[in-house]
Amino acid sequence: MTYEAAKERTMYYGKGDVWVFRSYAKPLTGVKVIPESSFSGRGNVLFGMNIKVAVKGEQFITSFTEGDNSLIVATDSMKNFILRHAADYTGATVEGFLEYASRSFLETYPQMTGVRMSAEQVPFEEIGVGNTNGIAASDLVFKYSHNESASATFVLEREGDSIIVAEHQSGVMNLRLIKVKGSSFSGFVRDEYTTLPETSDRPLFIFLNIHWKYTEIEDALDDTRGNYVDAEQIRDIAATVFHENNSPSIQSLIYHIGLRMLQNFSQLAEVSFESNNRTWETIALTVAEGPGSVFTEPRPPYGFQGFSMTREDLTAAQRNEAQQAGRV
Ligand SMILES: O=c1[nH]c(=O)c2[nH]c(=O)[nH]c2[nH]1
Repeated sequence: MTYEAAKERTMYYGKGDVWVFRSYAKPLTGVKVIPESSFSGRGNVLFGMNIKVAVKGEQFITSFTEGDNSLIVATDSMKNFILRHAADYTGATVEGFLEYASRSFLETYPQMTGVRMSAEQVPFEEIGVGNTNGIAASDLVFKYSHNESASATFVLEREGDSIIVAEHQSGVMNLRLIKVKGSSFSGFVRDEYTTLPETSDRPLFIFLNIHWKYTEIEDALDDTRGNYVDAEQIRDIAATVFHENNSPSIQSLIYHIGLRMLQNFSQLAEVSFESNNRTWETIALTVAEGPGSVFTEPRPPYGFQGFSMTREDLTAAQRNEAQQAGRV
């Protein structure tokens, strides 16, 4: 077998669903407060993550071909490695933890040449509790949330004697937003395959995964640099743009959410979207009294969109806007 063929082979192993619950992690403080969001930081009294790790290395070949486990770090040990490092982690961000734990794997085990680690943060929300002064957020009891969550992926690789970040991405996953009115969809191709009526007002329900990449990776790791972008802020930008825009399509909506992200956060190099159309089916347009309608869940199949944007898209949009305003 040639070296090239070996290099291209798929070969990795690892552990998924490594649940990490760390109490009293460093509070997250270094975020810029933006007009679209009330988010200004997080106490991190509970810092939860569901982590997946995969390691690679040419030397693992004999574990597959010869049953030779002499270089195998058991995936059970990987789980313990991640959990013990959660105790040593001094940072406040998921990204920082992934970078720290991945780097530690490569520093500890020379047979590993690359580590891919991703996490979905487990969102713990504040909950109000009553006392003689009224209702205030508890600093002891939190609500395990099943709504959207922050996510991140880091790939670290050995390059000569050093360890580099080969890929990184932050995100918010499974955001579900419904806008009851003020969305249209019309003007699309009409031919012998078209049965969908045009609509000037639809109850637009979307599922969104949004990802972003920083120009300087350090900004993702260390909130004390003041440039950390939190998933809650991105969620709130998405909701604000959805609220403000009378969107002609999901395609247009996600483009405008992307522009707003790039506008607010000059530290971001790239943003991307995966959206899913779950527009409710209208059952009754009118109700006995008042302006209501009745809807139900849509039936499959579901449409989707994918879109990525860089800072150049923002520059182009700003140039267009200026031209239209007659300023150029
Ligand atoms: O926002 C939308 N984009 C589409 O491409 C599409 N196609 C469709 O049937 N409904 C919608 N909605």
